[in-house]
Amino acid sequence: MWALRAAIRPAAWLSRVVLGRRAPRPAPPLLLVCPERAFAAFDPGDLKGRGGGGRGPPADGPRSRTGEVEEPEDAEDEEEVEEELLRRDPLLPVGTQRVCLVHPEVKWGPGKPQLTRADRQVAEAESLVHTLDQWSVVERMVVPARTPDGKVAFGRGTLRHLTEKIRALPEITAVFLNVERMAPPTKKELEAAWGVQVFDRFTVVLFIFRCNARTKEARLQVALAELPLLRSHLSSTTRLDGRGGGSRYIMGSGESLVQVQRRLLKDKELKIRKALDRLRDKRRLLGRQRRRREFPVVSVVGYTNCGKTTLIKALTGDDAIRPQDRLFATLDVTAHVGWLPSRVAVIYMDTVGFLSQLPHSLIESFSATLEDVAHSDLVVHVRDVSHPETELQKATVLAALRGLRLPAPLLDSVLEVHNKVDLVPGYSPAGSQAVAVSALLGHGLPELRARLEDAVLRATGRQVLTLRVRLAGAQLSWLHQEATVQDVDVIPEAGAADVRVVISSSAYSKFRKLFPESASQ
Ligand SMILES: Nc1nc2c(ncn2[C@@H]2O[C@H](COP(=O)(O)OP(=O)(O)OP(=O)(O)O)[C@@H](O)[C@H]2O)c(=O)[nH]1
Ligand SMILES: [Mg+2]
Repeated sequence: MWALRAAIRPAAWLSRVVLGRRAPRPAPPLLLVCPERAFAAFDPGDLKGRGGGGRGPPADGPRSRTGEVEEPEDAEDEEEVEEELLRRDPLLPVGTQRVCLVHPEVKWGPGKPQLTRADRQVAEAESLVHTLDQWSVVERMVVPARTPDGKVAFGRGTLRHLTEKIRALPEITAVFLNVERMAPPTKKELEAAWGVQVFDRFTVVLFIFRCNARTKEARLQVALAELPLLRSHLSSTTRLDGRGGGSRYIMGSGESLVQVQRRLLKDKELKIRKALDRLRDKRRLLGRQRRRREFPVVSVVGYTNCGKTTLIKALTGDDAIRPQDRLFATLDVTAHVGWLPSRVAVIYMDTVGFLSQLPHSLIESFSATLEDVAHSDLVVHVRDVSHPETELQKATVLAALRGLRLPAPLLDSVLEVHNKVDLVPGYSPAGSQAVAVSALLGHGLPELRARLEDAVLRATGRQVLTLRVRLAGAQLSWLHQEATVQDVDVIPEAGAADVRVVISSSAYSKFRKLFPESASQ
């Protein structure tokens, strides 16, 4: 963060717009469930309001030191409500977990997955498990299945065989069934048969999100995404204990226990949505300020772990950014300042990575965070071309981008960056407009910067012009203020200078109105 601040010190107004925000508070309850991550997220820098963790300032929760975003008077009360909403019990068991990974393989029919193979899906599921502290995969099983969902995935014979195998593994503590979502009765049934807890992709991804979410907005989004799980848990325990929840009334209330619990969850949902709306209003305001200042915004998107954060680090030279070899390392949209070769300042937005078969409600609760992408000037799609499933990853990202309803010109102008080429000797992007880079080793960055500049100038209607200005007048200082001055060539005998600037069309028409005597060269 210090590097970022140093880099932008000459333009203090820029740093205020990008950095101005309230420092996120550390979340005490997280310590209960994912201690190392929670500790890592607790950056003492946060307490000093520096933006913390070296991952750049989150785009939410702004309190601009320019005073442009006003805090409501009852902000303290709102904060307390928000913290209260984030206090919760562990979702997954704490401590060491030895997991048996069961992957249902659909070999034919409409449920057969495209562009992938069972062994690769197993590898991805395994990386999800390894993302969790103290979790390891000790057994892997690929089992023929009829449907890819979690209702009745297996035939009777297969299930019996599977149960025998799992029962014969006393060392395992949990089973990860690699389906998007398990129906609650299925979960209960399998847990009873196998004698250990059984998790689906939704629960595991949610837990990773919970461990990695740092800003209040991300944490509230996770809390919102957790509600369906809590609801289904409520209905399945009720059904299993045979009471149906209908006959036990809370004294005098006329409501059964389950009805009360459902109502409380509904209340909680409303409160979370309200708190999120408040935070988003602030974020939108900050976005409007950025746009008003006319900083080009470049959103960097891509599959999780493809190298988005590493690329932003390379482009901005911000040493405080710390990419990690972990899925969903970035969960908050963060803004970082960089400079194009023409010296135009741009804001790079680091975003949440995508994942195939990402549970729908999870995408929904995070889609608002990605609103910033729709408001950017350019989208950079980073791809890990060393990954065996790079094509599937690309398809997943493009589908997700379409889901975000980006404006057509933005979708059409997406700049594809092929990253990690150092791992693919002799790589060159076949017949596409993509730029090949190694963000880690810095290969291909000059070409990428040139392409970025070209695309940003085009997308924002900026042009490079050489203007003749009188040295005695106010033109030069006006240009320094309103445009990006690249070069000043003084002509003493004429009392003038030729100034090369990058200027937006609106600024240029203002300039011509104010200084009609100045000429374009
Ligand atoms: N070999 C190689 N590794 C890279 C390159 N770029 C990134 N990586 C590594 O890939 C891993 C993930 O990088 P990140 O930048 O955190 O990826 P991300 O897309 O931001 O990941 P999430 O935030 O989790 O979605 C890290 O271990 C990086 O060091 C590259 O060009 N070459
Ligand atoms: Mg990242």
